[in-house]
Amino acid sequence: MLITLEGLDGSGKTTVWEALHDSHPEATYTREPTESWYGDAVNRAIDDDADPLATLFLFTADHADHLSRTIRPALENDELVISDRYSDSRYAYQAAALSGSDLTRPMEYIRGIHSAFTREPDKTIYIDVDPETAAARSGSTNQFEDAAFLAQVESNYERLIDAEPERFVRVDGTQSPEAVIDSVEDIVDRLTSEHGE
Ligand SMILES: Nc1ncnc2c1ncn2[C@@H]1O[C@H](COP(=O)(O)OP(=O)(O)OP(=O)(O)O)[C@@H](O)[C@H]1O
Ligand SMILES: Cc1cn([C@H]2C[C@H](O)[C@@H](COP(=O)(O)O)O2)c(=O)[nH]c1=O
Repeated sequence: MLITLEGLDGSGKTTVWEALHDSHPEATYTREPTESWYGDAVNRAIDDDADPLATLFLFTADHADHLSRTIRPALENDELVISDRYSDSRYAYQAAALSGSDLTRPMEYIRGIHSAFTREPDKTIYIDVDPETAAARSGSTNQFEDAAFLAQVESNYERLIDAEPERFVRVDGTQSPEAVIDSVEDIVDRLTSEHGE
């Protein structure tokens, strides 16, 4: 089973993902951008404010490598896989970065590229914080960590949730870290017992 954690920068995904290592040590933990040279290239593109279309394709290359090297082998081995960010980050962030470009429907374009090869998550836990809280917590250190940009990203996540409400579980990320971790652990416990893991 593939569970993904999604949300704005600073929503608390990594805090939760790290806590899950203790409560669910049996899972395979992974993330995007990955810790590979593809991930390094993505991080360099973010730091350099690279062209948004070029950045999309670097993120997509990282995702293809992530699928073939980590995600598909672990799922074929019937493992629980928990990823800190995954394809929805691309649909939400790069669609916002490409709004105003020559692409008339950026999110549909990005989803179209992915649909040929990706593996959809079984469940996505969306840690919900407002863009101002997200920008303040993340420290506004890169081009994406800006409240106005994150407001566009948030509205893209809401579109994704509206389109597939059965896949997403929303958790209030403005609660204390302990309460957010408890909520996510309860969700993962329920999903793994339903799935027989
Ligand atoms: N529920 C919370 N309440 C207050 N602060 C929090 C909460 N969860 C995390 N934080 C703090 O917010 C900051 C960002 O948290 P974290 O790295 O987990 O977020 P993230 O969603 O992984 O961010 P990014 O996507 O930018 O990597 C950290 O300083 C963390 O300690
Ligand atoms: C996977 C992915 C990430 N991003 C953005 C979101 C963050 O601002 C950075 C790095 O992610 P991290 O969780 O802070 O390590 O990259 C993106 O724009 N598109 C993506 O697909």
